[in-house]
Amino acid sequence: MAKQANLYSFSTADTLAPALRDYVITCQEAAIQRHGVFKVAVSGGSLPKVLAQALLPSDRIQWAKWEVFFADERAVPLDDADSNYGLLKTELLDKLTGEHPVVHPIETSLLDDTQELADHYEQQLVTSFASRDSVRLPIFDLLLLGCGPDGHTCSLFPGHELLRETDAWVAPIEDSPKPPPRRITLTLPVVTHAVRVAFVATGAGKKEIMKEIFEAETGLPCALVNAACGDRCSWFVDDAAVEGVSYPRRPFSL
Ligand SMILES: O=C1O[C@H](COP(=O)(O)O)[C@@H](O)[C@H](O)[C@H]1O
Repeated sequence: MAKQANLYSFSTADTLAPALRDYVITCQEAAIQRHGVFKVAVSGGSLPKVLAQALLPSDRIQWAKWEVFFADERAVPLDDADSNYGLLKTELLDKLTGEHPVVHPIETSLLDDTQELADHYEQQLVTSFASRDSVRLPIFDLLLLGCGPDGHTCSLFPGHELLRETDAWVAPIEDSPKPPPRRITLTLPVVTHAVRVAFVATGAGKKEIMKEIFEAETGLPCALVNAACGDRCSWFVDDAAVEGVSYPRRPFSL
Protein backbone atom coordinates (compact mmCIF):
# COMPACT_ATOMS: atom_id res chain seq x y z
CA MET A 1 0.00 0.00 0.00
CA ALA A 2 1.31 3.48 -0.87
CA LYS A 3 2.68 5.39 2.09
CA GLN A 4 0.52 8.20 3.34
CA ALA A 5 1.23 11.76 4.40
CA ASN A 6 2.48 12.17 7.99
CA LEU A 7 0.19 14.07 10.32
CA TYR A 8 1.97 15.49 13.38
CA SER A 9 -0.26 17.20 15.89
CA PHE A 10 0.87 19.34 18.84
CA SER A 11 -1.04 20.81 21.73
CA THR A 12 -0.23 24.39 20.70
CA ALA A 13 1.66 26.35 18.06
CA ASP A 14 4.38 26.83 20.69
CA THR A 15 5.00 23.10 20.96
CA LEU A 16 4.78 22.69 17.20
CA ALA A 17 7.63 25.16 16.58
CA PRO A 18 10.57 23.10 17.94
CA ALA A 19 9.45 20.04 15.93
CA LEU A 20 9.17 22.11 12.77
CA ARG A 21 12.64 23.51 13.45
CA ASP A 22 14.13 20.01 13.80
CA TYR A 23 12.40 18.88 10.63
CA VAL A 24 13.64 21.89 8.64
CA ILE A 25 17.18 21.43 9.95
CA THR A 26 17.14 17.76 8.93
CA CYS A 27 16.00 18.74 5.42
CA GLN A 28 18.63 21.51 5.33
CA GLU A 29 21.46 19.16 6.29
CA ALA A 30 20.45 16.52 3.77
CA ALA A 31 20.22 19.12 0.99
CA ILE A 32 23.57 20.72 1.79
CA GLN A 33 25.18 17.30 1.84
CA ARG A 34 23.56 16.50 -1.54
CA HIS A 35 24.36 19.68 -3.41
CA GLY A 36 25.79 22.34 -1.11
CA VAL A 37 22.69 24.53 -1.02
CA PHE A 38 19.18 24.42 0.46
CA LYS A 39 16.46 25.45 -2.00
CA VAL A 40 13.11 26.15 -0.42
CA ALA A 41 9.86 27.83 -1.36
CA VAL A 42 7.55 29.33 1.23
CA SER A 43 3.91 30.34 1.40
CA GLY A 44 2.49 33.57 2.74
CA GLY A 45 -0.58 33.82 4.98
CA SER A 46 -0.07 32.42 8.46
CA LEU A 47 3.08 30.46 7.56
CA PRO A 48 5.87 33.09 7.93
CA LYS A 49 4.95 33.83 11.54
CA VAL A 50 5.06 30.15 12.57
CA LEU A 51 8.26 29.72 10.60
CA ALA A 52 9.90 32.61 12.43
CA GLN A 53 8.81 31.13 15.73
CA ALA A 54 10.41 27.83 14.69
CA LEU A 55 13.65 29.15 13.21
CA LEU A 56 14.56 32.24 15.23
CA PRO A 57 17.03 32.08 16.71
CA SER A 58 18.84 28.91 15.77
CA ASP A 59 22.57 28.53 15.39
CA ARG A 60 21.94 25.35 13.41
CA ILE A 61 20.33 27.19 10.51
CA GLN A 62 22.92 27.84 7.79
CA TRP A 63 21.15 30.85 6.29
CA ALA A 64 23.96 31.62 3.83
CA LYS A 65 23.27 28.30 2.14
CA TRP A 66 19.52 28.90 1.80
CA GLU A 67 17.93 29.99 -1.46
CA VAL A 68 14.36 31.14 -0.82
CA PHE A 69 11.60 31.32 -3.43
CA PHE A 70 7.91 32.06 -2.98
CA ALA A 71 5.39 29.27 -3.45
CA ASP A 72 2.99 31.95 -4.57
CA GLU A 73 2.98 35.69 -4.68
CA ARG A 74 0.43 38.41 -5.11
CA ALA A 75 0.89 40.90 -8.00
CA VAL A 76 1.48 43.85 -5.69
CA PRO A 77 4.52 45.96 -4.76
CA LEU A 78 6.90 44.32 -2.30
CA ASP A 79 6.01 46.82 0.43
CA ASP A 80 2.25 46.29 -0.01
CA ALA A 81 0.44 44.73 2.97
CA ASP A 82 -0.64 41.85 0.66
CA SER A 83 2.89 40.93 -0.44
CA ASN A 84 4.06 37.48 0.64
CA TYR A 85 7.65 38.69 0.30
CA GLY A 86 6.82 41.67 2.54
CA LEU A 87 5.33 39.34 5.12
CA LEU A 88 8.35 37.04 5.18
CA LYS A 89 10.62 40.08 5.38
CA THR A 90 8.78 41.55 8.36
CA GLU A 91 8.29 38.28 10.22
CA LEU A 92 11.64 36.65 9.59
CA LEU A 93 14.22 38.18 7.22
CA ASP A 94 14.45 41.52 9.05
CA LYS A 95 15.08 39.67 12.31
CA LEU A 96 18.15 37.80 11.10
CA THR A 97 21.23 39.16 12.77
CA GLY A 98 24.03 37.25 11.05
CA GLU A 99 24.00 35.41 7.73
CA HIS A 100 21.18 36.02 5.24
CA PRO A 101 19.69 33.70 2.63
CA VAL A 102 19.48 34.50 -1.08
CA VAL A 103 15.85 35.54 -1.56
CA HIS A 104 13.99 35.65 -4.89
CA PRO A 105 11.16 38.20 -4.90
CA ILE A 106 9.01 38.82 -7.98
CA GLU A 107 10.04 41.44 -10.57
CA THR A 108 7.78 44.33 -9.67
CA SER A 109 8.30 46.17 -12.98
CA LEU A 110 6.05 43.45 -14.48
CA LEU A 111 3.08 43.76 -12.12
CA ASP A 112 0.72 44.91 -14.91
CA ASP A 113 1.02 41.60 -16.77
CA THR A 114 0.71 38.48 -14.61
CA GLN A 115 1.76 36.19 -17.49
CA GLU A 116 5.01 38.13 -17.86
CA LEU A 117 5.40 38.18 -14.09
CA ALA A 118 5.01 34.39 -13.94
CA ASP A 119 7.34 33.85 -16.92
CA HIS A 120 9.99 36.01 -15.30
CA TYR A 121 9.69 34.12 -12.02
CA GLU A 122 9.90 30.82 -13.88
CA GLN A 123 13.08 32.13 -15.50
CA GLN A 124 14.51 32.71 -12.01
CA LEU A 125 13.84 29.04 -11.29
CA VAL A 126 15.44 28.03 -14.58
CA THR A 127 18.54 30.03 -13.70
CA SER A 128 18.72 28.46 -10.26
CA PHE A 129 17.81 24.87 -11.04
CA ALA A 130 19.16 24.25 -14.58
CA SER A 131 17.98 24.83 -18.06
CA ARG A 132 14.44 23.82 -19.00
CA ASP A 133 15.98 21.54 -21.59
CA SER A 134 17.89 19.58 -19.01
CA VAL A 135 15.30 19.21 -16.25
CA ARG A 136 11.61 18.60 -16.74
CA LEU A 137 10.80 20.11 -13.37
CA PRO A 138 12.71 21.95 -10.68
CA ILE A 139 13.15 19.87 -7.53
CA PHE A 140 12.93 21.97 -4.40
CA ASP A 141 14.59 20.54 -1.31
CA LEU A 142 11.66 21.66 0.80
CA LEU A 143 8.36 23.44 0.33
CA LEU A 144 6.91 25.11 3.41
CA LEU A 145 3.25 25.58 2.67
CA GLY A 146 0.08 26.89 4.20
CA CYS A 147 -3.41 25.49 3.73
CA GLY A 148 -6.29 27.91 3.29
CA PRO A 149 -9.67 27.32 4.95
CA ASP A 150 -10.99 26.24 1.52
CA GLY A 151 -8.18 23.67 1.03
CA HIS A 152 -6.08 25.80 -1.32
CA THR A 153 -2.33 25.83 -1.16
CA CYS A 154 0.08 28.15 -2.96
CA SER A 155 -2.45 29.97 -5.20
CA LEU A 156 -3.93 26.67 -6.39
CA PHE A 157 -7.62 26.91 -5.58
CA PRO A 158 -10.26 24.15 -5.42
CA GLY A 159 -11.77 23.37 -8.82
CA HIS A 160 -9.62 25.94 -10.63
CA GLU A 161 -8.32 25.10 -14.12
CA LEU A 162 -4.77 25.86 -12.93
CA LEU A 163 -4.81 22.51 -11.14
CA ARG A 164 -4.58 20.91 -14.60
CA GLU A 165 -1.49 22.88 -15.67
CA THR A 166 1.21 20.43 -16.72
CA ASP A 167 3.67 22.56 -18.68
CA ALA A 168 4.46 25.78 -16.81
CA TRP A 169 6.50 25.79 -13.61
CA VAL A 170 4.99 29.10 -12.55
CA ALA A 171 1.54 30.23 -13.67
CA PRO A 172 -0.47 33.43 -13.44
CA ILE A 173 -3.92 33.61 -11.90
CA GLU A 174 -6.24 36.58 -12.45
CA ASP A 175 -9.31 35.33 -10.62
CA SER A 176 -8.12 34.18 -7.20
CA PRO A 177 -11.23 33.68 -5.05
CA LYS A 178 -9.23 35.03 -2.12
CA PRO A 179 -8.15 38.63 -2.58
CA PRO A 180 -6.06 39.99 -4.13
CA PRO A 181 -7.23 38.33 -7.38
CA ARG A 182 -4.01 38.75 -9.41
CA ARG A 183 -1.20 36.41 -8.40
CA ILE A 184 1.40 33.95 -9.58
CA THR A 185 1.91 30.44 -8.23
CA LEU A 186 4.08 27.37 -8.46
CA THR A 187 2.13 24.75 -10.39
CA LEU A 188 1.01 21.42 -8.96
CA PRO A 189 3.71 19.31 -10.74
CA VAL A 190 6.42 21.53 -9.23
CA VAL A 191 4.87 21.20 -5.77
CA THR A 192 4.55 17.43 -5.96
CA HIS A 193 8.12 16.93 -7.24
CA ALA A 194 9.76 18.56 -4.22
CA VAL A 195 11.98 16.32 -2.11
CA ARG A 196 9.82 17.17 0.92
CA VAL A 197 6.65 19.16 1.47
CA ALA A 198 5.66 20.46 4.90
CA PHE A 199 2.26 21.98 5.55
CA VAL A 200 1.58 24.07 8.62
CA ALA A 201 -2.02 24.59 9.73
CA THR A 202 -3.10 25.92 13.10
CA GLY A 203 -6.30 27.02 14.77
CA ALA A 204 -9.89 25.78 14.95
CA GLY A 205 -10.68 27.70 11.77
CA LYS A 206 -8.96 24.93 9.80
CA LYS A 207 -10.69 21.89 11.32
CA GLU A 208 -13.59 21.55 8.84
CA ILE A 209 -11.28 21.64 5.84
CA MET A 210 -8.82 19.29 7.54
CA LYS A 211 -11.63 16.73 7.79
CA GLU A 212 -12.27 17.07 4.06
CA ILE A 213 -8.57 16.84 3.19
CA PHE A 214 -7.85 13.80 5.35
CA GLU A 215 -11.12 11.88 5.39
CA ALA A 216 -12.66 12.23 1.92
CA GLU A 217 -11.70 11.90 -1.74
CA THR A 218 -12.21 15.58 -2.37
CA GLY A 219 -9.69 16.58 -5.02
CA LEU A 220 -8.90 19.62 -2.91
CA PRO A 221 -5.47 21.05 -3.79
CA CYS A 222 -3.96 20.05 -0.41
CA ALA A 223 -5.38 16.54 -0.79
CA LEU A 224 -3.86 16.27 -4.29
CA VAL A 225 -0.45 17.09 -2.80
CA ASN A 226 -0.96 14.45 -0.10
CA ALA A 227 -1.94 11.84 -2.67
CA ALA A 228 0.98 12.59 -4.98
CA CYS A 229 3.68 12.94 -2.31
CA GLY A 230 2.69 10.24 0.19
CA ASP A 231 5.11 10.22 3.11
CA ARG A 232 7.32 12.89 1.50
CA CYS A 233 4.57 15.17 2.76
CA SER A 234 4.29 16.07 6.46
CA TRP A 235 1.67 18.17 8.23
CA PHE A 236 2.54 20.19 11.33
CA VAL A 237 -0.72 21.14 12.98
CA ASP A 238 -2.06 22.03 16.39
CA ASP A 239 -4.74 19.94 18.08
CA ALA A 240 -7.39 22.60 17.43
CA ALA A 241 -6.89 22.30 13.66
CA VAL A 242 -7.47 18.54 13.64
CA GLU A 243 -10.09 18.16 16.37
CA GLY A 244 -12.45 15.40 15.24
CA VAL A 245 -10.27 14.33 12.29
CA SER A 246 -10.01 10.54 12.26
CA TYR A 247 -6.77 10.27 10.24
CA PRO A 248 -4.00 8.72 12.38
CA ARG A 249 -1.49 11.09 13.95
CA ARG A 250 2.14 10.00 14.11
CA PRO A 251 4.38 10.70 17.08
CA PHE A 252 6.90 13.20 15.79
CA SER A 253 10.32 11.71 15.18
CA LEU A 254 13.03 12.16 12.59
O1 LIG B 1 -3.59 33.55 -0.03
C1 LIG B 1 -2.85 32.77 0.53
O2 LIG B 1 -3.36 31.91 1.46
C2 LIG B 1 -2.71 30.70 1.80
C3 LIG B 1 -3.27 30.23 3.14
O3 LIG B 1 -3.11 31.26 4.08
P1 LIG B 1 -3.42 31.03 5.65
O4 LIG B 1 -3.36 32.43 6.22
O5 LIG B 1 -4.76 30.39 5.75
O6 LIG B 1 -2.31 30.17 6.16
C4 LIG B 1 -1.21 30.87 1.81
O7 LIG B 1 -0.59 29.63 2.04
C5 LIG B 1 -0.78 31.48 0.46
O8 LIG B 1 0.62 31.61 0.38
C6 LIG B 1 -1.39 32.85 0.36
O9 LIG B 1 -1.03 33.54 -0.83
